[in-house]
Amino acid sequence: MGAPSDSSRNHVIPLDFGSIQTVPESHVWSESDDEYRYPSGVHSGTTNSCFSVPVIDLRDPNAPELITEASEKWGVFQLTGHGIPTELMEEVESETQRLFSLPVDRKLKALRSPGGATGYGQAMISPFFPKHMWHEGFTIMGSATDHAKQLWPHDFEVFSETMDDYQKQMKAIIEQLILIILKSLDINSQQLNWLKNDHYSGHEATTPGTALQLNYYPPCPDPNRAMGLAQHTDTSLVTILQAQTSGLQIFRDDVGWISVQPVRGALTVNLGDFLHILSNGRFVSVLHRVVVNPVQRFSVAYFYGPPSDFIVSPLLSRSVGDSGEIVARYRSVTAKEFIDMKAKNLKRALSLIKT
Ligand SMILES: O=C(O)CCC(=O)C(=O)O
Ligand SMILES: [Fe+2]
Repeated sequence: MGAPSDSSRNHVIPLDFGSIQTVPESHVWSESDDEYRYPSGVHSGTTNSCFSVPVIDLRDPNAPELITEASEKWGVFQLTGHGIPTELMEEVESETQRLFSLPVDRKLKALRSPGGATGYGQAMISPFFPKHMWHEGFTIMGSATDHAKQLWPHDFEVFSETMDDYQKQMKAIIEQLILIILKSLDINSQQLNWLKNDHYSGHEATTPGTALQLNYYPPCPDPNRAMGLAQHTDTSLVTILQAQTSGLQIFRDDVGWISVQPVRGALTVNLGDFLHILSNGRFVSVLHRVVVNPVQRFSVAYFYGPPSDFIVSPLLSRSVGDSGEIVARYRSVTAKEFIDMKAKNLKRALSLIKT
């Protein structure tokens, strides 16, 4: 993958999708872009429809085993029985739609600054790819109130309360999932003492890194030539995604691209790079992308990672080889160091910390 050019690095503003009838050259992903479209060594974009991502009911007594199995084999599963009220999920979706339906000049009031992390803009991974994506994004870290005031100065409460409530609920469910996953690794949750710490001081050392990412994929006149969100893994421990429309695809080395078909009321749980490192490679950090449709699509992703100065390294109780030796596949890095590596190197970041 070539180095991103400075001009694309600074390019934050999405295309005004509402005003165009055809896919402009800047957004056409052709065969010459295949090295960016497919994982190395795979030259087919076809999806395999014989496989589907596991669906797990959190109320199932076997849920912990099923989650562990899915984490090892897939790095992704769909979760039902999670207890998030349907009304809240619907409200988050409709507030997301309301945001992206705003006129361009209003969305630009909350534009992400070049090098910034939050607000309205193109996908953060855009600079690593030669073509632009068929996508608008909005990133929220912490409370949504400031951004809501930029967008709706006199009417910000519904958006901010909905997003804040959703983030609280996502955090609780992710912490529950992480505890289940750590148990399967025989990891004492004391090793991650910031987890389930109800007395956050607000200090970075004890506060998990979280973000809420709202995504909009406008209706596309020529979906086969455009890319919604290019392939990537998430820089998180766990990501929870909600979307009512198909488009998300995940990659399995032994199968290829597999579409994630929306299951009513389910949340999609993706494992990210940090859990892959902590588990010494046992859990898959799932490669995924979004293809576009003739119809519009919205998604909401909640990312959960360790505090920025937490030292991420393989937790080794299960990394003992047959002859008893311990082989750590990754060296230690702080969460912040890894996030910076990912921002500079994207898919090469994991290989940079391989032992
Ligand atoms: O839109 C989706 O389904 C996936 C979004 C995603 O992968 C992300 O925001 O990192
Ligand atoms: Fe993602």
